[in-house]
Amino acid sequence: MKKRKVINVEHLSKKFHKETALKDLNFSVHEGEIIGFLGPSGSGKTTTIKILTGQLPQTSGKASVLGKPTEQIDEEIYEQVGIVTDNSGLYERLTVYRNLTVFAKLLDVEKQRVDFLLKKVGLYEDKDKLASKLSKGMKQRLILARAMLHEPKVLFLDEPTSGLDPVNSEAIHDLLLELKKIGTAIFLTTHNMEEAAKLCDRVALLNDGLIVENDSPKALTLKFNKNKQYQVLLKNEIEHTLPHTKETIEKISKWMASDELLTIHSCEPTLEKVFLEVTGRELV
Ligand SMILES: Nc1ncnc2c1ncn2[C@@H]1O[C@H](COP(=O)(O)OP(=O)(O)OP(=O)(O)O)[C@@H](O)[C@H]1O
Repeated sequence: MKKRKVINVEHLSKKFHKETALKDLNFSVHEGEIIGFLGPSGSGKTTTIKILTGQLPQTSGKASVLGKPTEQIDEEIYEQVGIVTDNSGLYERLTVYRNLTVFAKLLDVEKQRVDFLLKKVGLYEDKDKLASKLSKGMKQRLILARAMLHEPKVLFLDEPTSGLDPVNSEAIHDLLLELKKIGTAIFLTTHNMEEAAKLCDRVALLNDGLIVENDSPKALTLKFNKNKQYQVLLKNEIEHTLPHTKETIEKISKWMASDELLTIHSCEPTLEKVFLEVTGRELV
């Protein structure tokens, strides 16, 4: 079955006074797809989310979410869209639990899902705490749970796991993959290469408001794998980094035949290295 396009962006640009934040962005996202926007600070990631969620008008170009042009996006779309940005306010004077049940009622979501999500994001034990008393990471997890409450068709996440510890990040990743399975399209921004490589079907590398590459993490690392090399560890604990040549293949065959080989890896560049190669800039 053909997957529905849920985000479509054509020639999108954004200027703030004289400064151009986004230049001619073009991309689309289908249901069940996770796309990651990767770029250094100031490259335009948050601006893209703000335009796509109707919080900021574009200067030129077209964009639509669930078929609705961004200029026409209003509260109604939030029944089908989840958003997590650093300005996604919580009700500070309500408990963790009430923060979710208020929305659950509005969105016609059963209480069981509130419990399920609180357990998943590791906040079940803290459900009676006031939101104002939570740590930054706890607040972030609560905002994430709230955005996932109604199993949105599209989920926008600005740096979803920044500042979270590995266990909580992993739990969030699991939740995102579960939503993907039921068809949610996820647009996330991140500085975290491992996160992008693990979660994203596609990553768009953003530099100075331009998408310079847009492909699967695997395809990108293979495309930029110019100096093909193998890393070999022998049983005598000697490590070799060898070029991709006929001689290397003969050597490896010999080690295998004499049972001397312990591990072998090909050395594709990381997404971080790809980014550096494409833009000449570090990601952070
Ligand atoms: N409200 C605004 N007024 C003026 N300039 C802005 C405004 N919002 C963003 N910009 C500029 O637009 C550019 C892109 O900013 P944006 O916040 O989208 O970057 P980002 O990639 O999300 O960065 P970070 O990773 O630090 O969050 C920056 O140069 C920023 O200074």
